[in-house]
Amino acid sequence: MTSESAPLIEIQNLHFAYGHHHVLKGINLSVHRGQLVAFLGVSGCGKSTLLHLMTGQEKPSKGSVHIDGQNVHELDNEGLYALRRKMGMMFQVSGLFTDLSVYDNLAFPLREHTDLPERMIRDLVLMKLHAVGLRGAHGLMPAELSGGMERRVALARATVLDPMLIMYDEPFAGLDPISLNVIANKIRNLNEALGVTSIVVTYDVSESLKVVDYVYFIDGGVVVAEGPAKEMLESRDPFVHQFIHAEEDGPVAFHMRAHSFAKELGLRR
Ligand SMILES: Nc1ncnc2c1ncn2[C@@H]1O[C@H](COP(=O)(O)OP(=O)(O)OP(=O)(O)O)[C@@H](O)[C@H]1O
Repeated sequence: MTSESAPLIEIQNLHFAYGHHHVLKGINLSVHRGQLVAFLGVSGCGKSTLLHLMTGQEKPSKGSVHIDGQNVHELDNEGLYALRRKMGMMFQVSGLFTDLSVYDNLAFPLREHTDLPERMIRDLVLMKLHAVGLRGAHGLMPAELSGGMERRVALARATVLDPMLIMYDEPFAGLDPISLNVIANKIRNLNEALGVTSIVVTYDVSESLKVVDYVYFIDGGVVVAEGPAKEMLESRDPFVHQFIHAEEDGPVAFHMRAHSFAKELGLRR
């Protein structure tokens, strides 16, 4: 297999625990270059943890994450830093620096990671803001933005260093339907326009299925179903069906695992 045809991301038998809490119990998945992929699962299933393992913020207890042919957890600090430079990230909480203007929020990573002259930084910042329709907002402070605008600025910032991979953690959370649609379409358009690979981590099934190519469903610390987004809508898999149609009954557990209720109420020993 040539390096271009090899998956950009390859995760094998990935295990991770916070203390005794085993969150990931053998995740296997791969993401091909140019794909827009969603990791779907209920709140608390470990989606954000998986992203933290991919960026090297956490170390697995077993298994591996390869990105662009490199084993993330075998890299030294310098290697990890270089790899992270090629990853753009957008989080649910936009993470914008509240004391910097929109312009400086985008200029910051360029000043930090490149030797580009200010003139060129200015052109790049305005170009990236233009791509999300917010060139006119460059002089505003984050507090002056609506939630949807803030998310778009964060989106522009995630692309500012021309990453090969962009990861979005709950990009749709808390947005009104129009802003939500705008963000979903921007994620799709940026994936094409920038020729990047993108991962969207979300519990928002309906929105993500409209724009992504491929979906991994995560439950109980493993991948329980996967497939092209369009096929998932027709899937008869009980997990996928329950999740997509938001049904109360099915294999997706609503209750966090706990001791017997009777025992906790002191009714039985
Ligand atoms: N730093 C931490 N220390 C201990 N437990 C944690 C920590 N971070 C997350 N967890 C636990 O690990 C599990 C997975 O959390 P994670 O945030 O990865 O889930 P998620 O699927 O991204 O959820 P959400 O969609 O609500 O963000 C949860 O049970 C959570 O309580």
